[in-house]
Amino acid sequence: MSATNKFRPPVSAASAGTGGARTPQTAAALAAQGITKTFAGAPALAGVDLTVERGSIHALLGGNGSGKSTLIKCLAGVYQADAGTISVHGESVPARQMTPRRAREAGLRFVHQDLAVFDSLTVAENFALDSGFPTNPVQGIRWRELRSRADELLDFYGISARASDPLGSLRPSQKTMVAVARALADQRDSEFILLLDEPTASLPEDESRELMAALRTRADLGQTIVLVTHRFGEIAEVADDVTVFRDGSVAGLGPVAEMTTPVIISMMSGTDPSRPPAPGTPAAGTDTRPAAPPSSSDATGAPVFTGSNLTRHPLAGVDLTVESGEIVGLAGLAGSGRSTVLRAIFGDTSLTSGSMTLDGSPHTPSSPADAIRSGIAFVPEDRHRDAAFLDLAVRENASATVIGRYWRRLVMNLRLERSDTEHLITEHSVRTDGPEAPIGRLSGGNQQKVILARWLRRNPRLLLLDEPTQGVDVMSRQDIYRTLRGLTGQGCGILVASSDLDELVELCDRVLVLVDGRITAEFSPDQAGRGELATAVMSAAPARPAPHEGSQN
Ligand SMILES: Nc1ncnc2c1ncn2[C@@H]1O[C@H](COP(=O)(O)OP(=O)(O)OP(=O)(O)O)[C@@H](O)[C@H]1O
Repeated sequence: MSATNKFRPPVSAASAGTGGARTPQTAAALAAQGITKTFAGAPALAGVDLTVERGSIHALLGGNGSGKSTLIKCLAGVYQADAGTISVHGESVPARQMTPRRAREAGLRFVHQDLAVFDSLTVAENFALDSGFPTNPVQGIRWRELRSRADELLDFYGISARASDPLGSLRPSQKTMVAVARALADQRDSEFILLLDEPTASLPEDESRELMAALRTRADLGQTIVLVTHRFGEIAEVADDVTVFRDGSVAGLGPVAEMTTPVIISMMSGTDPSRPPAPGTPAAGTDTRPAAPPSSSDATGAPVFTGSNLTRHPLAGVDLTVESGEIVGLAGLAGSGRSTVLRAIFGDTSLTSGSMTLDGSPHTPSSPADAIRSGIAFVPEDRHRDAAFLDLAVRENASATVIGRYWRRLVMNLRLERSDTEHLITEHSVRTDGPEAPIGRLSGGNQQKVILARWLRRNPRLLLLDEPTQGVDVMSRQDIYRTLRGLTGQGCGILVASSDLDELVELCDRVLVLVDGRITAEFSPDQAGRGELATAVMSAAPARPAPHEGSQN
């Protein structure tokens, strides 16, 4: 424990800021040159250059496995690059000598997807975990000082919470901002560079917006920010510049105004990276997605699943039906009960009342294994906690749901399992060294594809999906949507919960809106678009709960 608490807001961030105006005459805040990184002979980065201007938000985009996170980790000193130079405010370090300590001393600050914050601790304690608790030899920890400094920091970063609030009582975007404030706590004059790796991957739309607005405010006050994202809408909203990665190299870069969605996609996919934007091409974030796959509504038929009066906190009596060949969406804010519906159907949580049927027979699963035997598959939201065996090979992860297929008279047919996995890797465009690579070494989006593919192999009767494409790049999403359509063509019913409203509109035959555990509206994307759906989800939102009063001693 340190005798002094270091965290405090920058003293003159506002005066150091550009107020939104760029200062091109100043040197780049961050310049990485010729960064190369190879894993077991496979290049992850092949001579990447990145230049980030002071006080700007610089977005890094690219397909799954294109090298974005590897670059962030090389900058952080988590990985040592094989070659290249990293310069921060003009001070250069050979990239192979970068360590977490040197990165920190240089002023690089990172907020990873796993925020490393603790719900059970107060906001002030979360701050102090990084900067140390203020102490004196007689009284021990000086709680009053800790809280007042934390309150100062919260105020400075515009986070509407108090130092004594348990972190768990904050909304997701506020938690991310606490992680941001903690990372920047000891900076002065906005000289640090903040790097965020997919901060919104698991945030619902309203929360993402709030976080992006907060980051834009920081950048307008002079904060330099690097942002990894798959969400094109965010880029148009907040970024100044964009660098696009493909296969470990920079495929293109430019100011956000020039980086339209078609241009970015062509750079990501390598179809025509040098193509200039056509006149009138919409800016990034505009909906220019490829045409949706044909609706499966013609193929819908008898109910696969019915749920009546499903009740279990927060569900307060949900009725729903999924027909054969139908994709039904569940939209709602965090806490509305979307995931609970899926978990109850999967036997992962029990109902306090209500009834369910599967293909006309009562469905009363006592466990997930029970539900799987009945023909139900579930892709959960938290891949690391609930789905992926990170130390096991892609092959083992991919066959976990169909392992019985490979055992014959106590002998495992490894060759067949391997060749099936190779086929699956190709079919789902998984970027990996092969079936034997540990899944934990794949990029986040590629892990998600393997988890999804694993369940699709069972040809389920009812497929439950919770945030199925989080972290998946825009091109692979289209492949996944096509695969799901293929499944419905075989009579499978699909229930998908997603905070991505574009996804629901594009993919679903019907979308149900959940508010406070009740279905308050039903949409057919044929008749109502994203705007109407967003209005139903947002306007029905209850007033935001104030963070709880904490009970800090
Ligand atoms: N520790 C590691 N060992 C072996 N290979 C790795 C390791 N970390 C990353 N890779 C490989 O490096 C490549 C780039 O991965 P990276 O995580 O940087 O991609 P990304 O652009 O961040 O992808 P995503 O959008 O899916 O998060 C991938 O092929 C990945 O499998």
